[in-house]
Amino acid sequence: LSPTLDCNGRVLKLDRPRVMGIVNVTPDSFSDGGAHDTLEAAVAHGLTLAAEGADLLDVGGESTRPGAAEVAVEEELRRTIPVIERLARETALPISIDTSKPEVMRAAVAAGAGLINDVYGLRREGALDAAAALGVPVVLMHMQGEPRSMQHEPQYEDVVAEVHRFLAERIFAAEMAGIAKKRIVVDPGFGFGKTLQHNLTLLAQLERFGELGVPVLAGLSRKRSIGELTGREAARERVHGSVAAHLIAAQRGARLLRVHDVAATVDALKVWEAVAAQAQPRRAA
Ligand SMILES: Cn1c(SCC(=O)Nc2ccccc2)nc2c(=O)[nH]c(N)nc21
Repeated sequence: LSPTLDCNGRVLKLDRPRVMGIVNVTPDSFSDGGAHDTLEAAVAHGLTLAAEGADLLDVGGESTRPGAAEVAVEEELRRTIPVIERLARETALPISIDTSKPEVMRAAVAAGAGLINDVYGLRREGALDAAAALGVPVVLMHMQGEPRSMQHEPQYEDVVAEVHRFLAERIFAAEMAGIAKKRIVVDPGFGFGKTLQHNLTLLAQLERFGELGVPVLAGLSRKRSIGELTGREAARERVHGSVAAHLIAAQRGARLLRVHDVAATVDALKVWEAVAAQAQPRRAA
C-alpha cells in the first residue's frame, strides 16, 4: 500500500512514514503576543521545520488543549490565512489547515492549503459538505466529547473497538458526502478524551486501524502522556519520549506523524527506514 495524497496540486507520497510539522499560530505560542510578530514568528517557524525535513506543515489557529476556549471564526481566519499564504509561497510543501470550521477550510484552501486536518472529524455543521466541495484530502480524527470536557475521566468499554467504530462511521459519512476514500486519512486522536492507559492501548494496537483501508496519522508529540511516562513537566523537554512514541507508531503502520520536533523525528525515521529496507520478505524460490 503506497497511496499518494494530491494536496491542492502538491503531492504527498505515503510510501513511507511522513512528518507533519506543527505550526501553531496562537498568541500564547509566541512570547510577544502581538499579531504581526505572531505572523512573522509562525512563518519563520514553518520555514525552519521545512528546512529540518518536514514533508508537510500543519497550520492551526485555535488551541485545542483541554479546557481551551473557542476562538471566533474571524480571529481564526486572521491568524491562519496570512501564514498559509506566506508558507504556500515560500515552500513547496503541502500545507494542512488544522480547523473544524467550514469557513476556515474554504479560506485556507483558497490561500493554498491542500489538506484539512479536523480534530472534530468533520462533525461540525457544514464541515462534511465544505470538505467534499473543496476536493482536498481530509484527516478524520477521533475525539470523545468536547475539548472543554473531554479529559474529565474519559471512559471506554474497549477503547480500540470504540475508536475503530467511530472512524469507520466517519469514513462512511465522508464517502456518503462525496469524499473519495483515497482522500481520507484516519487518526485515533491521542489525548482527545483518553487517559494515559487508553493512549498506550491505542498505540500498542495501532495496526488495528490499518484495517480501515486508509492511511493512519498519529500525533503524540510532547503530549501529557509522554510527560507522565517520562516525568518531563515541560512540553519542550518531551522530545525524546515523543520520538520514541512516533517511531513505535511508524513501526505499527502510521504513515503520517504530527510532530513539533521535526529534525529529531526525521533522524529517527532514517534509522528505522534503513533497517526496514533490509528486512524485505525473501521471494519464494
Ligand atoms: C491539531 N491536533 C492536535 S492539537 C493537540 C496538541 O498538540 N496538544 C499538545 C501539544 C503539546 C503539548 C501538550 C498537548 N493534536 C492532534 C492529533 O493527535 N492528530 C491530529 N490529526 N491533529 C491534532
